[in-house]
Amino acid sequence: MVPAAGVGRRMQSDIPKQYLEIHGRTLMEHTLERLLDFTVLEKLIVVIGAEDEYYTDIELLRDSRILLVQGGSERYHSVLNGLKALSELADAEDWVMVHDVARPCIRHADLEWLVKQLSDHTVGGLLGIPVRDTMKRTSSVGEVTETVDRDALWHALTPQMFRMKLLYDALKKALDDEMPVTDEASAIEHSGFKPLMVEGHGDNIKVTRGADLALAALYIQQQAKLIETV
Ligand SMILES: Nc1ccn([C@@H]2O[C@H](COP(=O)(O)OP(=O)(O)OP(=O)(O)O)[C@@H](O)[C@H]2O)c(=O)n1
Ligand SMILES: C[C@](O)(CO)[C@H](O)COP(=O)(O)O
Repeated sequence: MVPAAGVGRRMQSDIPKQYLEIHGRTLMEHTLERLLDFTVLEKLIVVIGAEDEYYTDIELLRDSRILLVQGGSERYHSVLNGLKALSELADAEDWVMVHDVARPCIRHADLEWLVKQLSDHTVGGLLGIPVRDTMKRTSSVGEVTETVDRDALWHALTPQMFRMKLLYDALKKALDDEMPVTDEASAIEHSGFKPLMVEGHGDNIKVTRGADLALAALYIQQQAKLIETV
């Protein structure tokens, strides 16, 4: 499932960031191409914003494995809408992989590694990378109030992968409990389960602010060179 219903406020661009281009292709196309190439995925639910007037230009969205679903006001609303549609197609124990459209640099190897690490896991889990810097918390006026212990501290990335019913029930519970979760794993944790953290690569960035676009372009170019040398 690909949440792609955001408007990209932090990017401050004229169009939703998923339609900004890198090397002549939109972020959306880069991300979808990588997921469509991962043939383990049987179906792709792409969640599109209700006001989105750009998606009709994306030829790739006509792929027979893709089902378009309308998103909601927050990311977890969009994922819930996607799961509602998926619940009519998939079985309760089927795996669902949720990956941000804004993460176009996801490596095939990391997708394979996540599936390998989770296939026998009772809960599921997510890709992440360990924190490398010293982490600080600040007050509303920018003064440091705390140095956060970085031991066993991770950046949560996507994909995040859970069985369909477990994830659907967990997100519905988070909604019922008025707990606005920013990722799928938070909902799973709120339901009392322990997702497995699976180490991925740091180039799996989420394109969020202006500078991220150039960085993603660099990573995609570097990855292409790596593939050529293999
Ligand atoms: N209502 C929403 C909000 C976000 N997303 C998706 O969730 C992913 C991560 O969200 P984020 O990076 O925050 O994207 P935006 O919400 O577009 O960015 P911003 O918060 O800056 O507006 C993105 O692929 C985005 O398209 C979504 O499907 N539905
Ligand atoms: C799901 C996510 O990408 C994991 O880091 C992140 O929580 C998305 O947050 P956003 O504020 O919706 O970009």
